[in-house]
Amino acid sequence: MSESDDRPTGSAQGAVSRRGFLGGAGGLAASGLAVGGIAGAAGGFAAGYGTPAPAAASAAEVAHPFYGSGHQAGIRTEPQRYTVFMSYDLTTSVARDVEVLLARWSAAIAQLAKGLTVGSVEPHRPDAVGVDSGEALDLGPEGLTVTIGFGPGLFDERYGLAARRPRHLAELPAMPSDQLQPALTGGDLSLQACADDPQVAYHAIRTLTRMAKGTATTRWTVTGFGRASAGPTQQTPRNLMGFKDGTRNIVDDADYERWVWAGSDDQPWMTGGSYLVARKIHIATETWDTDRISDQNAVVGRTKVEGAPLTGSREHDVPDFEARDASGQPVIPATSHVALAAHENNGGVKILRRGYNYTEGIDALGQIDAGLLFLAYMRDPQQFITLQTKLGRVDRLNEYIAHIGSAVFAVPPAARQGSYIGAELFRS
Ligand SMILES: C=CC1=C(C)c2cc3[nH]c(cc4nc(cc5[nH]c(cc1n2)c(C)c5CCC(=O)O)C(CCC(=O)O)=C4C)c(C)c3C=C
Ligand SMILES: [Fe+2]
Repeated sequence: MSESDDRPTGSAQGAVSRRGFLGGAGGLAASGLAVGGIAGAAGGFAAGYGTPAPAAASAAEVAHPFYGSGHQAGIRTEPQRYTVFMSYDLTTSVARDVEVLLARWSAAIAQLAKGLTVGSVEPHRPDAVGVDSGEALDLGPEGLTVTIGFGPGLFDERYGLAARRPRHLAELPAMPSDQLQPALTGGDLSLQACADDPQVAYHAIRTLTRMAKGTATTRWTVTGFGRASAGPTQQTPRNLMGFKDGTRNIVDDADYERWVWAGSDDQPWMTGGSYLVARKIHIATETWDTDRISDQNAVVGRTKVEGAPLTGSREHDVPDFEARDASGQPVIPATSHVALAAHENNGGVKILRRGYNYTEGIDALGQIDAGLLFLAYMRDPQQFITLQTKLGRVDRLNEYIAHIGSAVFAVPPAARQGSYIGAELFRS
């Protein structure tokens, strides 16, 4: 499977930017596009907008290609600094409407990922409505990726796609400690927009939501402001508990093949795809902040500043879950978060974590409303169920966290040039 779709380009390699583009002629009727066919929908969006900017070497110009023959960007891509995640309900009963939306979304994402607008910001006709809202006009691509997911509802009786349902796609079962709020669960489609500038991620979701009018409505969303996982060349970031998060994550090709990408047992159109489990997890920061440091370290199973396992001294030391202290107790407590979640203690099961911290101000009691948008990719959601069933029962972290939102999506492979995400689903 080609990985080329995950590799970024900069302007030096020919990427183009929104910068310098001032309201091109015409427009891509975001809400009223006249579509002669699916290909027309995609082509109409893809062609002719934006003006190539002079080459610039800035990090803002990093652009991840949208089209490819492998996996969607935003999974193996080194985590960007910000995210906006949105789950949608389909409101149409016509499969072709969904197909047209996916074609239009795909063409628009390809534009946005290059740092281009999706159409005119300031139309020439004074009575015309701008197609692109313009708030990212002076910003570069900023490493934007938008990853599309399909929820179980896409395969219900409405669209005649039941026979092509991804093999492992089903609503997640209730799990121990769940405190899910119905308004924060489920969805027929999902978009995970990630970028190194928050306004670029926001603009992508705003634009794509606008395009969904008449076909899908928003269901739940989380805006994340700090990544809580690291790629191979990145320093491990910290979650809102102050601990390094993402130290032991999937990095090797072999682990991606074994644990992340859909297998040969899945639908042929899912080849190169994956599954996304999204959980909105509230963290009671006020309570956590009163806990003594020795207890915090025991709850996680690692030291706070260095991030070392309690059996080691450096962040990347391999934890020894068999080690005992003088009284015969495990040095890494058996109910610590890492002891329960580690692959050594779960029959080898791993998941790719790609989460973000979030904060949404204060709650009705004046307490900080914050937590972790847990995003994890895997070959089969059963991997998450196995881990969370165990964590939900006895994880010492549960005293401080609550899973309040949840959804699962099949994530199709990348779109080939000139095509769109999910085309093979509708054609097979
Ligand atoms: C079901 C899977 C997981 C949930 C839900 C989850 C929530 C969660 N995790 C942290 C903080 C940390 N997690 C760490 C490691 C870790 N977590 C999971 C899985 C879930 N976490 C795994 C598989 C691992 C790796 C375990 C290992 O192999 O050692 C760590 C340690 C650093 C690291 O390795 O990343 C921290 C810290 C929070 C705060 C949270 C919910 C709010
Ligand atoms: Fe964790």
